[in-house]
Amino acid sequence: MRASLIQIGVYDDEGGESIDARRERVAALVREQAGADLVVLPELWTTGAFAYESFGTQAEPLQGPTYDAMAKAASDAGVWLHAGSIPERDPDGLLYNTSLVFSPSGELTASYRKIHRFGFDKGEAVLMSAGTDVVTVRLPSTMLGLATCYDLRFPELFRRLVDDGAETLVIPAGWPERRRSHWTLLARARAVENQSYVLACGTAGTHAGVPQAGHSIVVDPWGEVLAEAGPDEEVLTVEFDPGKVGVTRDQFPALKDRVL
Ligand SMILES: O=C(O)CCC(=O)C(=O)O
Repeated sequence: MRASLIQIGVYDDEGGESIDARRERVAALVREQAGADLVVLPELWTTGAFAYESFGTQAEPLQGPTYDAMAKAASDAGVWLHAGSIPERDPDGLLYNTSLVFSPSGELTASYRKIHRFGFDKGEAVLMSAGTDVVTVRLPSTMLGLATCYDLRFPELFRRLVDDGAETLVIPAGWPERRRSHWTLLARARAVENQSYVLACGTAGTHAGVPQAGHSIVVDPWGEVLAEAGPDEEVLTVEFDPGKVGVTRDQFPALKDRVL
């Protein structure tokens, strides 16, 4: 299986780039990944994850402009596309941090509203509503388990995903550089303890004064790092064998020894 993680740059001045222009640029990057099985984008790449003050004005309905552009990009490229997350405004006016997964024919196959909101008593934690549903997505060769950024710190979500059949954990993020050591450590921990692949796609650049970690990472079910990006915008492409999840779980059956 070939996956491309597109580590998009987000910048305080938008790098001179409007959201519409970034959407077009990212759609073109997705199209360039034709031949991959799965393409992954980061969290809140239209706005930047720390643009709290603009979530309200820049939020979109689920089937808004980002949905339309990404559905088309997935079908143009003929790839499964985890389109990262958008600030979603639901029909009741509530905001969610919502990830979208499209099939190679451009159908929305799944959406996931981030369950653990970041910011403690401010930022996303007060502006966004929390998702409630644990979401897996069946691809031809693996089952995806969806999580977003801060969710990475909550192993109980990943246990639920594994109980639901997940084998490849996909985590779009806008992780800050100042806690990059946690990002790498937690990605590897989630892979080892769940005997699953982890595909964690972050943003590059600096947004709302918060330097982004970049360093998107792909970890195998044994906890080995298969590929890791640098700090800047880049496409991280990796080939991996989904069958290794079953092999690892058979050869070292720690998941079967759970008692809680
Ligand atoms: O947990 C962290 O250190 C970062 C989380 C975060 O930035 C987010 O969820 O947007």
